[in-house]
Amino acid sequence: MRGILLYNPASGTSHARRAAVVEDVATRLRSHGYELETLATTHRGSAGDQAREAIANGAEVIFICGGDGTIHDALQGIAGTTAKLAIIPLGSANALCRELGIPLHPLKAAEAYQQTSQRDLQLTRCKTPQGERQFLIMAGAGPDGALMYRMLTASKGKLGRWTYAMHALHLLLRARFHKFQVRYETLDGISHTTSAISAMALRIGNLGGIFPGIARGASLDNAHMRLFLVKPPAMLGLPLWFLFSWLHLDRWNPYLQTADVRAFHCESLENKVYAQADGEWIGTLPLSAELDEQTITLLIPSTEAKR
Ligand SMILES: Nc1ncnc2c1ncn2[C@@H]1O[C@H](COP(=O)(O)OP(=O)(O)OP(=O)(O)O)[C@@H](O)[C@H]1O
Repeated sequence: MRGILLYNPASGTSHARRAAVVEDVATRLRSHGYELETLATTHRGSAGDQAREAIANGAEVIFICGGDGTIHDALQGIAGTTAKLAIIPLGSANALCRELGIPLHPLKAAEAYQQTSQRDLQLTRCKTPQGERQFLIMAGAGPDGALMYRMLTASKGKLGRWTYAMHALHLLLRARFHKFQVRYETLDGISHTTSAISAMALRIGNLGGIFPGIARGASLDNAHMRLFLVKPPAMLGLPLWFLFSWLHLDRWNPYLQTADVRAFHCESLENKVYAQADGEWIGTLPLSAELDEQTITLLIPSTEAKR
């Protein structure tokens, strides 16, 4: 199969050995028969254009060697084409790899791609005044959007995904999160309108790191998203979300409302509220997100290899 191996030179934590690891990964994949050209991303968002150009030139598979952000970038170029997406984890959180059971060590993942199966995933799309995107794992507004906005300029240094925790704590103590309006339709067709300080729709059940349980109940197997709405005040609602999730007591949390939805809309008339998709800052409210008709085909490596 012909394609490219697109890697993010800025992802994860150990940048020094990055080039050598990527070369080893490429060598291993080529030994399995993949005809791959190795390309580095050039800036935030470049993976979409690079994938699009490679596909126009005949690429059948786009291997992404990076984290969830680079996968999200590349998705913008792959969606709507017949090219396949394959992932080698080289990010900080690697949430999608965890969900798909792809080995978390890049060389083990490369080894596992000797035998593959294909999985079609229904795409989800979201829209803000700043543009339209496809996403795979989540979209939301409120503290998560503010955190991703803040991470645009933050260095992850050696702490990797724990940097998110530091910045999240800082935001919780310093920022004022205003409530905004959320409209959604549950699977039984009933429309709901409510207010929240955080609205997060998830498609995977484990975000890893400091957020292991907060997405419980979400799954890529479902043809819907699980929407988590946190009630004000943020100083109470957000810590309780973490605490109740950690204790597996989510359903008893009076500050949390969950719903299975195919679409939702967030709007704030008075305040600037940030939005994110797949952990990337995407703009400000209003945010609309919905399941798409389109699917994307993922190449999933053999699960024989141990993580
Ligand atoms: N060449 C580049 N230079 C700077 N930033 C880049 C480059 N290529 C991609 N990016 C951006 O770097 C950010 C982080 O990328 P990525 O998700 O691959 O790594 P990560 O954040 O360490 O992993 P994860 O998202 O799994 O936690 C993303 O916003 C992506 O758009």
